[in-house]
Amino acid sequence: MSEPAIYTRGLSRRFGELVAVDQLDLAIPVGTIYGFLGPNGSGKSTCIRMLTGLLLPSAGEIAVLGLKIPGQAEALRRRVGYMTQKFSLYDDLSVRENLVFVGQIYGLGAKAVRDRIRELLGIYQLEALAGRYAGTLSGGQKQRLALAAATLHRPDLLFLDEPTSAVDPENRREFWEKLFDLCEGGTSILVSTHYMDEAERCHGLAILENGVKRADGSPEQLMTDMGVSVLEVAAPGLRELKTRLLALDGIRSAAQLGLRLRVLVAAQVADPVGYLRQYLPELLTGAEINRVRPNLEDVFVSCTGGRERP
Ligand SMILES: Nc1ncnc2c1ncn2[C@@H]1O[C@H](COP(=O)(O)OP(=O)(O)OP(=O)(O)O)[C@@H](O)[C@H]1O
Repeated sequence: MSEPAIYTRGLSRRFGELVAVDQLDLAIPVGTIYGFLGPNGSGKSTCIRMLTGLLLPSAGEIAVLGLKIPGQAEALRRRVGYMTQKFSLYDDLSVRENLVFVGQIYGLGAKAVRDRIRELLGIYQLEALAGRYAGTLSGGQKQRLALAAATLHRPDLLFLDEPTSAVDPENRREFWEKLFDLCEGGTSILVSTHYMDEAERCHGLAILENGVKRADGSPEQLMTDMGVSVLEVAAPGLRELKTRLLALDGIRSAAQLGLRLRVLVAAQVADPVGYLRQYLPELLTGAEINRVRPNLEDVFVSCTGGRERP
C-alpha cells in the first residue's frame, strides 16, 4: 500500500485541563476526499491546525505527505493548501489583488502568477468580479475566491475547515463539484464539516466527539456496520410515544421527522418491530412501523449517543 497522505498515531492536544484532541489515529489514503464530521468544539479545527504544522501537538506522531510534522513543517508549506472557516481574504483588496498577494507569498514569478490567475478566474467563475473588493462579494463568491487562493500553487493536499458553513445549498453543491474536479486531478482533500449530507459525499470519514474519534470508514461501511436497527413509526400522539420509547432499555434514540418518529433500536434486540409492539401496545395500535435503511445521521447519533447534535 502506498504511503498515506495523512498519518497520525496517538495525536493529542490539551489546552490547560481541556483535551481538545484525544489519542487520534488516522491513515488517510492519497487521492481521496476525507471528512471530519463533528459538532462545534469536537476538535476538528485543532486537529487540522496540528496537521498543517500551525499548532504543536501535546503528544503523538504526525506524518503528512511523508513529512514529519512539526519538524518538517516548512517543507510541507508549499505542498498544502489551507482554507479556513473565515476564508482569510483581504476585504480591501480586489479579487485579483488577493490572488496576486497569495502568488507572491509562494514566491511564484510575475508571469506564472498572471497565467495561473487567469486560469483560476475561469475555473471559479470570477472573471467578471476580478476588480471587485473581496469585502463586497457574496458568501458563495468569497468561498470560490478562497478556494482559488488555496489552490493557486497547485497543492498536493488541501485542508478545508468548514468551508461551506456560510453559503447556501446551491453554492455548497457547486463547491463540491469543484472538490471532485480537484480530487480527480490528483489532489487529496481533508474537509471538516458538521453537515451530514456533506460527510456522505466523502470517500472516507471520521466521526469526532469531544476530541475522540468515535468511528471511521466509508459512509457505506459505517452505515452497514452500525450497531442499531432503524425504524420509522407513524402513529398518533408522537410526543408521548417518543418519551415512552426513550424510557425503554433497547431504544438508543427517537427523533421526530414531521409525522413520523425515527427510532434507533439496539442491535441486541432481535425483532425490533415486535419489541416496540410488545412494550407499548396501547400507543401503537394501528401504528405503521417500517424498518428502513440507516443514513449517516443515524450513524452519528448511534456512535455519539446523540448527546450533541450538529
Ligand atoms: N487556543 C485555544 N485555547 C483554549 N481552548 C481552545 C483553543 N482552541 C480550541 N480550543 C478548545 O478546544 C476545543 C475544540 O475546538 P475546535 O475549534 O478544534 O473544535 P471544532 O470541532 O473545530 O469546532 P468549530 O466547528 O466550532 O470550529 C473547544 O472546546 C475549544 O474551545
